[in-house]
Amino acid sequence: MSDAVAATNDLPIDLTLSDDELDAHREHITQFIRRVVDDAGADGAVIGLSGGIDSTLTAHLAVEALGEGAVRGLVLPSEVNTEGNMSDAERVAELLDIEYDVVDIEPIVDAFFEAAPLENVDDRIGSDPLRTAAGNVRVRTRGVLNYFVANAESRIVLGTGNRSETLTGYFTKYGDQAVDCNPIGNLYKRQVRQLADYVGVPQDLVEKPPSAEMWAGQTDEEEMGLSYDLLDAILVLHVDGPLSASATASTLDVDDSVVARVDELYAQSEHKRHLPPAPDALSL
Ligand SMILES: NC(=O)c1ccc[n+]([C@@H]2O[C@H](COP(=O)([O-])OP(=O)(O)OC[C@H]3O[C@@H](n4cnc5c(N)ncnc54)[C@H](O)[C@@H]3O)[C@@H](O)[C@H]2O)c1
Ligand SMILES: Nc1ncnc2c1ncn2[C@@H]1O[C@H](COP(=O)(O)O)[C@@H](O)[C@H]1O
Ligand SMILES: O=P(O)(O)OP(=O)(O)O
Repeated sequence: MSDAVAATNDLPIDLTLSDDELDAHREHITQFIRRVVDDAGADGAVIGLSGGIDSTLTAHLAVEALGEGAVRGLVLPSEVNTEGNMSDAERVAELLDIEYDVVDIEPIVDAFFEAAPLENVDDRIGSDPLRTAAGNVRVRTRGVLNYFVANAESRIVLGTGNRSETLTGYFTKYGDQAVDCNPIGNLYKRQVRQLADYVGVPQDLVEKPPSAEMWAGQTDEEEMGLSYDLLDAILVLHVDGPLSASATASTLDVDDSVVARVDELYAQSEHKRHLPPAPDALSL
């Protein structure tokens, strides 16, 4: 493991995987990708590349699973994406030697803004709820494009969600999680970084601060209000694990309110982890 990944964890719980465990995850995930593509009778996969660690690792593993000829990348900049992140996304596609296209989504997003029956949009765009709503339009626009290409070319859409995002609902409903599978969905964020490092993802991408880039300057950790290492520890000990909220807080030497915040994220996002509910069938 690189020093950069090792150095970040100063918590009393260590999620670090051994090399044998990393090999096992790598094999398990690549088998999973092959099986999903085979079961769908598809010819390959499409993946949105953002220059972030989740899509970069997923793309690496997809190429290992399917070969570079079967993976197609889509780099879909909007006006809030930085040039650095978009050129990182292109660099990933080039390093992996996969076919990719760059499509500016802003004209599509503009069309939604013009069509939406909302008042004073321009005055309200800088603050919530419109800021998040607008960001979600960008995210969902990418989902539509991913599926357009997948349908037209007999591919599946690879998702890039990890377990930390799933458990906190840190994704856009029917947006970045409008996908056919999540190959890295059983890894906590820290383990994503570790596996990425292990399979040879460039160091600058392993160390890059995670960002949904739904608005300029957004970072995951600032929006969620805690670091991924702390979040992962609370998820492992408490949400996925057996410890009570108070035992988790004292084990991690954090205030009870931090664990309560994670409980709240988990509870509020329950609806995102299920198919849309309907009333029970009535027998009349
Ligand atoms: N991976 C990433 O880094 C990433 C990517 C995209 C979005 N995000 C984050 O995800 C969040 C997306 O915003 P959001 O969660 O407000 O939008 P969302 O559209 O994903 O979810 C909110 C919507 O869910 C529905 N809903 C809410 N409560 C419900 C309930 N109890 N039952 C059924 N439906 C319910 C409503 O339609 C509501 O408008 C933001 O914080 C954004 O930054 C993160
Ligand atoms: N600009 C983007 N181009 C293509 N795909 C993208 C872009 N931004 C995000 N994505 C995809 O969505 C997921 C989740 O994104 P976050 O940056 O974590 O919000 C990402 O892994 C890409 O697959
Ligand atoms: O989903 P990605 O690839 O954009 O990674 P991150 O969430 O770390 O920015």
